[in-house]
Amino acid sequence: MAFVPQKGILRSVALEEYVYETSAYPREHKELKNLREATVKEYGNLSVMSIPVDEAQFLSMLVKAMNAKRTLEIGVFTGYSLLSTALALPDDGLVTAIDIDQKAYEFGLPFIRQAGVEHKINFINSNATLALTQMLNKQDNNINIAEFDMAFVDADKFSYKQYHEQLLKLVKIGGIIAYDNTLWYGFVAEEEDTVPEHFRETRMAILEINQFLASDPRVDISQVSIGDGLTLCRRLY
Ligand SMILES: C[S@@+](CC[C@H](N)C(=O)[O-])C[C@H]1O[C@@H](n2cnc3c(N)ncnc32)[C@H](O)[C@@H]1O
Repeated sequence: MAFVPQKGILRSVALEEYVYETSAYPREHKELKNLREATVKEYGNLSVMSIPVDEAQFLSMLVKAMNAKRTLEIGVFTGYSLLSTALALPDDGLVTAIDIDQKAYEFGLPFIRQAGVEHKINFINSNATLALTQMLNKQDNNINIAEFDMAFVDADKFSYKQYHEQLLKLVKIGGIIAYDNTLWYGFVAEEEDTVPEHFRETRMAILEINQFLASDPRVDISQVSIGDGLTLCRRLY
């Protein structure tokens, strides 16, 4: 039987439901709920790409606790994590969000507008490596010193290492870079031959980036077992 990804894979589904029902759903913003439900309706199984409600609340808490004003998001899809971040930012805050998929972003835009936070979003429709390179070039020319308090990375896992090198120049010292899906449905801890074939290549990329981040002296690191696994890196220098 084909493996169908589901949110509750790292915890038991019953425990995940308990968390959702007790603390996550009751505090979910109305437009996040509407966006989540519309995404499931439109995208079916692919809607699993959105981060789950408890992870969005965790990121929102992080943004608020850090007093973040400028954040970066790589991998937007229909905008669940983006809307959650925009709601958490102060009114003069800005999240720069990058995705190659303009259509998915536009699908979520009415919910962002309804929530009244579109002015806090700068969406860039581009390949992320290219967009980050352009930001770094501007930085080099001193035209615009891009300084982000935080970055959330939730795009192609094969580029995480490249993003990490770029983000270490774009995120402030003391700022946080958060990488999503770093436990890959729990498969990082499984033997290769027990992993469904279509998950193996990405699993290898994630194993590699996890090793790399764990030994990177430029960052503090904390692995969080939420959603599909979230690795927090705090830039040290
Ligand atoms: C897992 S989804 C993001 C989910 C989103 N964070 C949320 O909570 O709804 C991954 C997204 O990364 C985008 N993506 C994949 N490769 C990319 C790349 N090289 N540059 C920019 N975006 C990319 C895809 O188009 C997709 O929308």
